[in-house]
Amino acid sequence: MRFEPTAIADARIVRLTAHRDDRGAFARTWCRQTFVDAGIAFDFVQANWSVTRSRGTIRGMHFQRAPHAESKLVRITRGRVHDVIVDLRADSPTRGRLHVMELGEGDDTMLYVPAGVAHGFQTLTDDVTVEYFMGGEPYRPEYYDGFRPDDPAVAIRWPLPPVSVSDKDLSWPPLGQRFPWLLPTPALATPAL
Ligand SMILES: Cc1cn([C@H]2C[C@H](O)[C@@H](COP(=O)(O)OP(=O)(O)O[C@H]3O[C@H](C)C(=O)[C@H](O)[C@H]3O)O2)c(=O)[nH]c1=O
Repeated sequence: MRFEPTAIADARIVRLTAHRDDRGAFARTWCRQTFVDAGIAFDFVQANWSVTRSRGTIRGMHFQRAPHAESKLVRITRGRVHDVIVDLRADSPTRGRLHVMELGEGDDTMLYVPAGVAHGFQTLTDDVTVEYFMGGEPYRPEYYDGFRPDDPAVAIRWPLPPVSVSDKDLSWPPLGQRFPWLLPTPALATPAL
């Protein structure tokens, strides 16, 4: 298992070491000590799974608010997605940054999303299955939060016209209202002398 940096501090691309033989392949998908050695204290408290029928569907963007922020290890076990994470940690050196990548079955790759970083994806194929190992805090609906996939504060460029987005994901309040530092600083009314 190898860890690669991303545009977002603490978020990692996790390359699995697949042991292949004529039967197929075997790979370890999580190991506490390997993660600790890579500087990632990640103990999962919940595992989730989602199946998405249609290409072009967007799930997200989601995060859980502090003090119940969740980290997650994301793996695509069927199909392919355009995956997006956004750093919403006000004190992060990469706050407001996006990391975007394709993830798909057979590419032996996972994405580690630290607490405070929002996650979402658009399916690039029909019949996508996503597995999540959830770390930090378990699901707390009252702390479950998100923003619209087309929120102007982060301007995510999705590769396909969205064919399906949940009513919930279309009804999140504007991100800039809750994270004002995301918004461009208004130009000074009068230029500094
Ligand atoms: C996240 C979660 C949801 N639920 C219930 C709540 C809803 O009744 C139902 C579907 O939830 P939701 O529409 O939020 O599912 P997704 O849109 O796939 O959400 C996920 O998609 C994005 C991309 C993620 O990164 C998150 O891990 C996760 O929020 O499952 C639970 O019971 N437990 C849970 O931990």
